Amino acid sequence: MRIIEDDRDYREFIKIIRDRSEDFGIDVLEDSKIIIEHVKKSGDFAVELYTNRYDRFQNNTFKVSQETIEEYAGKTERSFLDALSKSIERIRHFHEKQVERSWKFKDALGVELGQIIRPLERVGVYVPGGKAAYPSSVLMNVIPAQIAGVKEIALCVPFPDGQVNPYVMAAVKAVGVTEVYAIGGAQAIAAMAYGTQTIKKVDKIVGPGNAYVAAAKKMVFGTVDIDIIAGPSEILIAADETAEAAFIAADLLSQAEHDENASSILVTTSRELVGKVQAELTERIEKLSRKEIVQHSLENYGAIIMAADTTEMFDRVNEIAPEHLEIMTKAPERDVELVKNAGAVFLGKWSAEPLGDYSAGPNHVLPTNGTARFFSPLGVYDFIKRTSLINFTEAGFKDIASAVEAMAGYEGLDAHAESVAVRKRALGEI
Ligand SMILES: NC(=O)c1ccc[n+]([C@@H]2O[C@H](COP(=O)([O-])OP(=O)(O)OC[C@H]3O[C@@H](n4cnc5c(N)ncnc54)[C@H](O)[C@@H]3O)[C@@H](O)[C@H]2O)c1
Ligand SMILES: N[C@H](CO)Cc1c[nH]c[nH+]1
Ligand SMILES: [Zn+2]
Repeated sequence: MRIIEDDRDYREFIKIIRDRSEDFGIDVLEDSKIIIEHVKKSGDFAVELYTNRYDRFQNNTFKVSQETIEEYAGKTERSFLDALSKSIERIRHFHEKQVERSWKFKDALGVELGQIIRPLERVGVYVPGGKAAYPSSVLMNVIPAQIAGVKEIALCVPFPDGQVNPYVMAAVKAVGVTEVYAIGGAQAIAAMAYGTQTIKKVDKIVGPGNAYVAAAKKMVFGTVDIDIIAGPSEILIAADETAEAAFIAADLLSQAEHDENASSILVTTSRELVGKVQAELTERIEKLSRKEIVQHSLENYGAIIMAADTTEMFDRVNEIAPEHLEIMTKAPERDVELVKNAGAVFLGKWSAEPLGDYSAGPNHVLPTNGTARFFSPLGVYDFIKRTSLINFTEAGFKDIASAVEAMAGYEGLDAHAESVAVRKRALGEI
């Protein structure tokens, strides 16, 4: 891992990590566009064609039967199902706190104003099924939608060579999703966005995926809503001399193993800690099954950044705006006040980032690549919409009628003004 001591190296590093996931590449963009257009025009026929081409899977239907879900789920161990239940319980509990209720108020003239909250009607969840298959991502995408009150959830997961990860199917069964399609890539996104003979179109598509999936999601945005595009995983640990090097190294490696493009960063005020963390990393990397991926990500997108003091440490944190931020300082509960931008913050040495990936409760779909400056974690609020409520009394109307007429006049919109004037005349005011 590079060590960054001065501002010039720091600026160069920021550019490197920002560039790593912003571009899909022209081939991916073109291919995704062609697939989307084809599915839009030819429906199931095109979905089957691309499923056959990229997943080498042909069937008389891509709708997954309940028996198939049960069959795969039945292959998983009791210990996995117990862990799954524990995670589901905690994720539900956390997300229930996010529920927003409709509200309204009445002013002195009896005018009622408010906001009506309604769930989205139908949502599509994409579950990746190529190289990385995460049952935890099924929970994180489905549970908030269910808590929001979404009635219909369609789930697409590719079956490469006709097979799917049994743990993913056990998670699907555990959360009670029954509408499942064995399709992936841009064809799955297009099928959910535009509908086909088999799949009814959805209102919103959520869930991570590879470059084809992400590019397709961006392209169908507007026809449907989409969630944040979560890029390669990131962790930033802000630590001082009191932190434990072994914990820091273990947590940096936890995100580095996700992806060659993952980014693991330590920002510290302690030189002594740097040596200890480096030694721990060297020893621990050797034992990892995904050693090559980890080495690639640490060499290219990893860094130890030296900070002069706590203020500089959190200036760096806020500029990088990491997906996951761990604070391992003398007073993490005080220092969290300095955090402006981060997807999720983990305080103190017992709040290991992987707790948040699986079972703590908060969502693990988080903004990456600096987008924590303006995006939030996936949550119940992503599956609702708000409608404004306006209910005027005669007295309330009289109170603002002239102001509205004047505004309409200044905007040159006669018909707007007349909508008020016709009522004023009915009241005998003109
Ligand atoms: N951020 C998160 O929370 C999170 C969680 C899980 C996975 N992920 C990410 O999701 C991604 C999963 O990718 P994956 O590939 O394993 O699964 P995937 O399901 O996203 O992609 C597989 C599909 O890609 C399509 N495809 C493959 N090659 C193609 C080609 N040449 N042309 C057109 N389409 C093609 C196929 O249709 C296939 O079904 C990884 O990058 C992983 O890091 C992120
Ligand atoms: N850390 C990932 C998001 O960056 C989520 C995940 C799933 N499984 C393990 N981890
Ligand atoms: Zn993870």
